[in-house]
Amino acid sequence: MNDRNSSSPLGAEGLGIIFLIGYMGCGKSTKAKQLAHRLDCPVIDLDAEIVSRTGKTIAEYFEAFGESGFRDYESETLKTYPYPENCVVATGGGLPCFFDNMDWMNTNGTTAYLEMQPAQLVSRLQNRQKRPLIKDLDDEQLLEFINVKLAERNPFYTKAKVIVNAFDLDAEKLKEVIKMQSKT
Ligand SMILES: Nc1ncnc2c1ncn2[C@@H]1O[C@H](COP(=O)(O)OP(=O)(O)O)[C@@H](O)[C@H]1O
Ligand SMILES: O=C(O)C1=C[C@@H](OP(=O)(O)O)[C@@H](O)[C@H](O)C1
Ligand SMILES: [Mg+2]
Repeated sequence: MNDRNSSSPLGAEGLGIIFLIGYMGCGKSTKAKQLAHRLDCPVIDLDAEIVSRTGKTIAEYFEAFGESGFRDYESETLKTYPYPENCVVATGGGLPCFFDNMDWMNTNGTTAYLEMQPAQLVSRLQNRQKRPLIKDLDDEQLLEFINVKLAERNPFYTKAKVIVNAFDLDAEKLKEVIKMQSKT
């Protein structure tokens, strides 16, 4: 599930741990794989890690322990994962907005916020069954939900070291933006 087999001596071009953050559907899981491939380093998806540790899907975990149980486990997973020196990490969309997770990531690596407009997020979130917070919403309700939630979450997301428009973003451009902006 998590590809930790890379053995490049350079790994992530010495960029350390890169945490991709942003709203559900902005492409964190997809882009993390592409970026790690480009950097020849391991990729870790924290939602996939939770599924692997617990044997439950994210939807089943929410069902069993509620959102607050999920947030506790998510934070523990973030902080206990044995990260290699250089890697790309896809976080869950809510992770930066609970406890001190955002500060922890900023202390331990480079955070990159994949920013995307609400209407674009709706179009990316046509398959919602895996995402318990939005699974029962139609498109109109989802747009309203995203508008409200993004306003709450943006103060956390915008603490990222790197902020990039995620629409039409390819992995090469993401790599260059992270290299440039993380130096400033
Ligand atoms: N560049 C892209 N163009 C179109 N659809 C995409 C693109 N990148 C990802 N998707 C799709 O958007 C959805 C959300 O992507 P995902 O990587 O799971 O986002 P996140 O992890 O941020 O929730 C998925 O259905 C994925 O296949
Ligand atoms: O935004 C959120 O609160 C969540 C995002 C999901 O991850 P993705 O952002 O990868 O969909 C997953 O962690 C869970 O369903 C909760
Ligand atoms: Mg994801």
